[in-house]
Amino acid sequence: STDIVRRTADYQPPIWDYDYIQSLRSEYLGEEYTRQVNKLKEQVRMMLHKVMDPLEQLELIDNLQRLGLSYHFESETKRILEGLYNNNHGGDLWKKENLYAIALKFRLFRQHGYSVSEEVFNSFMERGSFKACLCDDTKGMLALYEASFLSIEGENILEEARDFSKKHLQEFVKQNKDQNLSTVVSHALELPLHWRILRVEARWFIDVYRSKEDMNPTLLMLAELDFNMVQATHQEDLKQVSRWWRSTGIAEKLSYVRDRMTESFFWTVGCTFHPHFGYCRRISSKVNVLITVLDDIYDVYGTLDELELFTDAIERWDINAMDGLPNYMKICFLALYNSVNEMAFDILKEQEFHSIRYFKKTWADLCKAYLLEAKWYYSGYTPRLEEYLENACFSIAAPTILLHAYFSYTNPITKEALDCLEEYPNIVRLSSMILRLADDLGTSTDELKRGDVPKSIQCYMNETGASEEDAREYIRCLISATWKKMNKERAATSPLSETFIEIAFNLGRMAQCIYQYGDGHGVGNHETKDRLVSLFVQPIP
Ligand SMILES: CC1(C)[C@@H]2CC[C@@]1(C)[C@@H](OP(=O)([O-])OP(=O)([O-])[O-])C2
Ligand SMILES: [Mg+2]
Ligand SMILES: [Mg+2]
Ligand SMILES: [Mg+2]
Ligand SMILES: [Mg+2]
Ligand SMILES: [Mg+2]
Repeated sequence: STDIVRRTADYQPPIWDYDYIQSLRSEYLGEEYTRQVNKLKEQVRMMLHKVMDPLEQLELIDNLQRLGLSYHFESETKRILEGLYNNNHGGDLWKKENLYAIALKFRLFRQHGYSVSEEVFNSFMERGSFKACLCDDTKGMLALYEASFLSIEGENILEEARDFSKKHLQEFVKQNKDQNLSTVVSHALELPLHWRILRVEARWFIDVYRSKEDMNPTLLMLAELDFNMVQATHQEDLKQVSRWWRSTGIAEKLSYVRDRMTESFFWTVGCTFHPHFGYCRRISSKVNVLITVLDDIYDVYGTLDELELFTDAIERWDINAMDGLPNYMKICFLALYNSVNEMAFDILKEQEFHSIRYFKKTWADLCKAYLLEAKWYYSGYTPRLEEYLENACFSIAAPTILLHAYFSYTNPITKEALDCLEEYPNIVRLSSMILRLADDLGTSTDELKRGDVPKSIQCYMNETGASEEDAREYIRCLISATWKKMNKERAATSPLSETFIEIAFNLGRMAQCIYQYGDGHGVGNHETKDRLVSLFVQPIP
C-alpha cells in the first residue's frame, strides 16, 4: 500500500515523568493535622458568630472565599447573607454607604444566588455615567469592577460599571503609586475573580493576605494548613491516576499523541477541588487524558478511512467492532471501552443503575463531531463561524466531561437530570462555548501550523474579512457575552444540582486558566508548570 503520510505535532514529553509523580510526598496527612485544622475551624466559626457589623461580615465572607476556606463554612455564610438580605434588603442597607461596600454586597449576594438589582449603583451615577470623583476610590473601583462580572445580558449599568472601572484601574496601575494595591489591581485586570479557579486563586491570595495590615492570623493559619492538607489528598489522587495511565501503555505505544496525565488531573482539581470528590477527580482525569489522545488521533494522526472505522466502532460500542481497526486504534478503543465500562460497573454496583447507553451516546456524539472536523480539514472546507461552533461545542468534549462528572459524584442519579443532560441543556452548551473559545484562542496557532480544521478565529476571519487581531478580540467579546448567559443560567431552576452548575462554571474557568498564557495543556509553558508545582508539590511553608 502507498505509505501513509501522517501529520505530526511533535508534542513535548510530559513535564513530570512517572517516577517523579510517584515520589511526591506530603507530611500533611494524618490525625495530628486534622486535630489542628478542626481547632482552627472552630475559632473561625466563633468569629463568624461574633462579627456583627454588616461590612465586616461581608469582608470576612469574601476573605474566606478567596482563601479557599468557604467550603468549610457554607451554613454560617448562608445564615449571615440570609440575615443581611432579609433584614436590610429593603433599602437602607444600600443607602449612604460607600461604593466599596455596595459593590462587595452586590457581588456576594449575586454569587450566592440572591437576586439584587443593578439599580443599587444608581446613587453613584449622574446622567447615565458614573461620577468622575469615584475614580480616586481605587478600592471602590476594584470592587465595582469585580461586581460587574456578575451581570446578565441587558444590564447596561453593569456594562458601564465594567468600562468605567476598567479604565480607571488601568490608569491606576500605570501610575503605580501603591505597589501592593497595584499588584492586586493588575491581577484583577488580567482575569476577574468571577472567572478564576478558586484553588489557584487561593494559593495566590494567601500570599497577598499575609502582607495585609488587617490580616487575621487565625484565618491565615487555617488557610495555609488547609491548603497543605488538601494538597496532600490531591497528591494521592494524582499518583493513583498516574499508575492507571502507565498501566494502559498508551503514552509509549502512541508516542505521537499528547501525554498529559498531570494537566488532565489539574483540570479536574479546577472543577472540584473538595477533598471528598476524589473519585470524581480520578474518573474525570481518565476521561480528560483519553479525550486528549482521541482528539490527537482525529486531529493529527488518523487517516480519514481509519477515523471512519473508529467512529463506527465507538457508535456500536461493541467489542467485536475492534476487529477492523488498525492496532493503534485497538489500544485506544479497548482502553476507553474498559475505563468507561468499569465506571458503569461501579454505578451498577452502587446504585443498580444501568448507565452504558448514556456513555455510549456521549462518546459517539464526540467522535462524530471529531469526524466532521476531520472531513472539513481533508476537504479544505471553512465553515461559517456559527456552523463551526455548533459542532465545536461538542468536539471540545465538555458535554462528555460534564456527563462523566455528573455520574461520578451524584448519588442518587435521577432520570430527570439525565433526561435534561441528554438534551444538552444551556448550562452545558454555555460551558462548552467558553471552553471552546478559550481553547481556540490558546491552541489554534500551533494547530494550524501542523494542519487542523479552521478554528473559530479563522472561520470569523474567512466570513468577515477581519484581521486575526480583530477576530481574536471578537472571540474574547463572545466569551464575555457567554459568561452573562451563564450567570443567568445559574439562577434558572433545573433538575441539575448546584454542584453540577458549579462544575460547569469551573470548566469554563479552567479553560481560561489553562489558556491564559497560550496553550497550557499541550505546551508545558512555565505558567502551567508553576501552577502545578504550587498546587501539587510545594506546601506553603
Ligand atoms: C481537554 C481538552 C479541552 C480537549 C482534549 C484536550 C483539550 C485540552 C483540548 O485539546 P485541543 O487539541 O485544543 O482540542 P481541539 O481544539 O482539537 O478541539 C480538547
Ligand atoms: Mg485553602
Ligand atoms: Mg498520550
Ligand atoms: Mg486537537
Ligand atoms: Mg480536535
Ligand atoms: Mg484546540
